[in-house]
Formats: sequence, structure tokens, C-alpha cells
Amino acid sequence: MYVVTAEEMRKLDRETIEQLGIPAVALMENAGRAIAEEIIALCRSRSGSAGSPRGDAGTAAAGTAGIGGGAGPAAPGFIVSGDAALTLGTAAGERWFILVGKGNNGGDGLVAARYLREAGIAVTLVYAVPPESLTGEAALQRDAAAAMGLPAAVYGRDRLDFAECSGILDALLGTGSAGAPRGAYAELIAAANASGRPVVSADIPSGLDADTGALHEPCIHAAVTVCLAFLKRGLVQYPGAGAAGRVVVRSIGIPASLAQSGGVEACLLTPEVLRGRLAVDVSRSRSPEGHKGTYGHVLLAAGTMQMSGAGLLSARAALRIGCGLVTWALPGKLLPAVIGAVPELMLTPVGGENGDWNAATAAEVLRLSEGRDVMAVGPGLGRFEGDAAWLRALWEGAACPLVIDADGLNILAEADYANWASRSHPVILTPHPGEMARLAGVSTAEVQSDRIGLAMAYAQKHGITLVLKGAHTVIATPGGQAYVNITGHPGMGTGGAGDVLTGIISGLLAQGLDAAQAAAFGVYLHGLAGERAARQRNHPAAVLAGDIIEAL
Ligand SMILES: NC(=O)C1=CN([C@@H]2O[C@H](COP(=O)(O)OP(=O)(O)OC[C@H]3O[C@@H](n4cnc5c(N)ncnc54)[C@H](OP(=O)(O)O)[C@@H]3O)[C@@H](O)[C@H]2O)[C@@H](O)CC1
Ligand SMILES: [K+]
Repeated sequence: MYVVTAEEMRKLDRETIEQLGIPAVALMENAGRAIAEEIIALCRSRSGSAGSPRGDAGTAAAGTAGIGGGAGPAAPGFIVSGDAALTLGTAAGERWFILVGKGNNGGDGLVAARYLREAGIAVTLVYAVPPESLTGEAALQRDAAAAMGLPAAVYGRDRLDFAECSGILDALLGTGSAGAPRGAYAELIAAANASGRPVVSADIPSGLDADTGALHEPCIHAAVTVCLAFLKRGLVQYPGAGAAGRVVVRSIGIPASLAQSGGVEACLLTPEVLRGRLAVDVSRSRSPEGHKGTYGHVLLAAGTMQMSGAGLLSARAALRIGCGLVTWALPGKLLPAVIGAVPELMLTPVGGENGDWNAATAAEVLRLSEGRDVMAVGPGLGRFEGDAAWLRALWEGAACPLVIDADGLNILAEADYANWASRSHPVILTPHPGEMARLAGVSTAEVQSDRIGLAMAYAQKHGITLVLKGAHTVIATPGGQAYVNITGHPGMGTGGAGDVLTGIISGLLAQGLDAAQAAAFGVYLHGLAGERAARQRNHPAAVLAGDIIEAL
């Protein structure tokens, strides 16, 4: 499922209209109809009436059981059904306010109003601006609604009491909005939020930045957002994702092939995207002839006396995700403390007699990396004198993919690593927002203000695969693609969960997945395991990092 910016969406609209010859008004008709269907579905679910649209439609089914008094099974006969999704048995109890803005988002709302009226729902159009100021397709829809006799009010001119409605369609501002809602728009948004009535937003909640997910003041808090054609980036990034409610993406006639050929590079990370775009074998099938050598060997450089658990978690996660072997290179003094903790793990002490790392260990770690399939560096590593030269030696010398996490990232952030020799094997960086801020030289708030945009730019600029952790982790590739993950939950914000992810990604790389596949599939599986662990523990907050490993 593609995730687009407002600019990309405008381009796709234009191409559909100009290259395919589909008129803009047809797209608007499809949009409004889809919105009406979702409103009707919402009304149906809250009235408790089961979906039985055919019954609602009061359609004929001549020749069925009951005619002639028989109670036996239905005889085959002439069956007619109505327009199921646009029918509502409880329509008489509904009255919806349709908040109409000046642009095409308002036009979508006007189309939806016609379909709702057809379903028997009372609607009142509430124009934010005098209807005469609408232009183009929106003006055409204004006239159609007027010709149908739909009652209309103009905000500021006519009396409005939101207590009189049972629901609100927000068709005020869409992808053409800029900055904080002004004047009547702002007042209508505030009144809708205060009404306590469910709000369905057309395309995006009015007041949301469609690209970044930032909330302007005020911003609609929707129960449902009916997003048109493609997901907008602002709907998958927080805080926008929290204001959108349940998001339904509805097709309006813009083919996905246009997004593909038109250079849309961001996708939601779904099983279909994993299987299709990323070509991941999600079944993780294993050869009947396989042995431990088939599934790769991870070398982990991690851990200090104070943070030995980080190394244990990464190593166990790599093993649990299915790699054949893991060797943990660790400061010598740490060895007695962790022996036997994970019996499947191989331990190799390097330097570090005091339990910390030192710069002289680089040569030994590089020697250990020979013949290994992946090197993972950073969990619980700590900082030490000469650590930049140490990491540079590994970066420039390790002839295998490199995964860098935690203090490994802090070392990178202070080093001028753009000047290090380029690598022939991929690098995956796995920062949380604070580490990302240090890497990019911006504040954490700036990272969070447009996670997708920043991740895509950083990964391309530095030629690395980036896993920007946090709610809806973003995976960005050096080739410019991005994947937004939606598995997982806030309970996974717990010590060690990142070490587990490093282990999972490393374990998948060891099994032969490429960097984008391992990063994306690893993040996806990590989230799924977190969800499973929450169910096993009966609450997300009870999940520990070790539970995530056990739920893999
Ligand atoms: N194109 C297509 O074919 C299709 C488009 N579709 C739909 O169209 C939507 C995009 O439509 P759009 O581009 O007309 O912009 P939209 O968001 O409705 O309104 C912009 C207007 O609002 C105003 N305004 C702006 N900012 C403001 C603010 N802060 N506070 C107050 N006012 C503000 C501004 O007016 P101005 O101030 O410039 O006079 C401008 O005219 C899209 O989300 C989808 O729903 C679908 O039907 C599918 C086919
Ligand atoms: K809207």
C-alpha cells in the first residue's frame, strides 16, 4: 500500500485526468460515494444492525421459501439485490452535518451528502464560506446538491446547533490546505470536536499536515478517516495517526500502477509488500537438507560488565530468528559472568581485562569476522578512548554486512564517517529518535516532526539502510525506498527491546536476506512478536524484551 505526500497525490490526480482521460468529476464522484459508504457502515455498526444490506434494501426475492407457505429450503429462483453498501435500515434515526470547505475536499463532501440522502439519512450542508465562492468541480457538486434540494447553511450567517446532529462529515480541508485552519474553518473544527458526535474525515482530518502528521491548532479528531486513493504520509506518522481514528483507504479510480511508475517510494509494510515489493519468503521455509552452516553465522561485538544483558538479548534473538550460529565477542572479564546464560551461544573474550572495550581489540574482532556472514556492533558496548578509530577499522575492514546499534551509533554520530572508505557490503543503522537526532545533527523534535522524510533523505545521503525506531518504525533504503511498519505497541518501549531487534535483523541477514529485506522483515516480526507477548502477558505494559524473543 503506497504512502504519498500531498504533492505526489496531486501529480497522480493530474496524470489520471490527463493521461487516462478520466474526468476530475468522476474521481470526485467515486470519492464521495466511498465516503458515504463508510458513513453508512459506521451508522450500521453503532446501531448494532448486522450488515444485512439486502434486507435493508427491501429487495425482492421471488420464488424463495415462504411463498406458498412452505418452510423448507429456498427453491432456486429469481433473486434481486439492492445497492448494499448504500442502504441503511436505521437511516430515520440519523442526521448528519456535512462541513463543506471551498476546495475539492468540500466537493467530495457534497457528493457524499447526495448518497447519504439517497440512503434516507437527513443531511444538512454547512458551508464554511459562501457557496458562491466554490469553483470548478466543487461548484458543480454544489449545484447538484442544491438541485436535489439538500438543506444548506452558511457558517456565520445561519443558526447551527451541533446537538441536533448524530454525526459530522468533515470535508473542510484536504491535501490542498496550508498552515493552521483560519477563520470559519477553525471555528467549525472546534465546534465539531466539542460536539461529542462521531466525525468522519474526508481524506485527512482538517487541520492535519498531510505530509508530516503535525497537528495544527485546531485539528479535527476523527473517529474514521476515509483516505482517498493512497495513504497520506501524515496519516501514518504521529501525532497525525492518533487524530485520524480508524483509517480506511478507498479506491477512487487512480491506478496503483501510476504510483509505481511515477516514483512513489514509500509503502506501508504489509505482508503483501513484504512478499511482493521486497520479495521476502515470509514463510521462512528451510531446506530439508539444511544444517547449521546453511543459516549463517553472526559475529556480535557488544556488552560491558554493566550492560552484559544487551549482548545476551541480541545473541538470543539472532538464534531464535533462525540463524545457524552466533559468536559473541566480549570483554574478557565479562566471560565468567555470562557463561551458560545462553548455552547455544559461542563466547570469545577479546582484550578488555577490566570488563570494558578498548581500541586495541579492533584487529581481534576483524580476525573473528573472517568467514562470518554478519557483524553486529553496539548493544551495551559503552564508549571508550579511541572508539571512533576502532569502529572505523571494523567499518573499513569487515567483509560482511554490518549492523550498528546503540553506542555504535553514538560513535558514528561524533565521527566524520562520510569520509571513511566506502564499503562493498551493506550497513544497517538502527537508531531510536534520540540517536537519530545525534546522527543527523538535529533535535529529537525535528526527527519526530517528519520521520519518513528525514529517514529517506538520511539513508540516501549516506548510502546505508536505516531503521528509525519508535511508533511506526520507518525503514529507509539507500535507493530511496521507505517502508512504514505498523506492527507492535507502546509496551515495547522497554529496556532491551532494541537489542532484540538488532539480533533479529542480524540473524535474518545471516540467513541470506538482503539489507532491505532483513531490516523490514525484522522490524515487522519484532512487532508481531511484541503483540503476541502482550497477549501472553495479558497487558502490553507487562512485556519484557526477553518475552519478545520467546514470542518469536
Ligand atoms: N484533484 C482531484 O482530482 C481530486 C481531489 N480530491 C479531493 O480534493 C482534496 C484536495 O483538494 P484541493 O486541492 O482543492 O484542496 P482542499 O484541501 O480541498 O482545499 C483547499 C482550499 O482551502 C483553502 N485553504 C487552504 N488552507 C487553508 C487554511 N489553513 N485555512 C482555511 N482555508 C484554507 C484554500 O483557499 P484559499 O484560502 O486559497 O482561498 C483552498 O482553496 C483532496 O484532499 C481530496 O479530498 C478527490 O476528490 C479526488 C480527486
Ligand atoms: K477533511
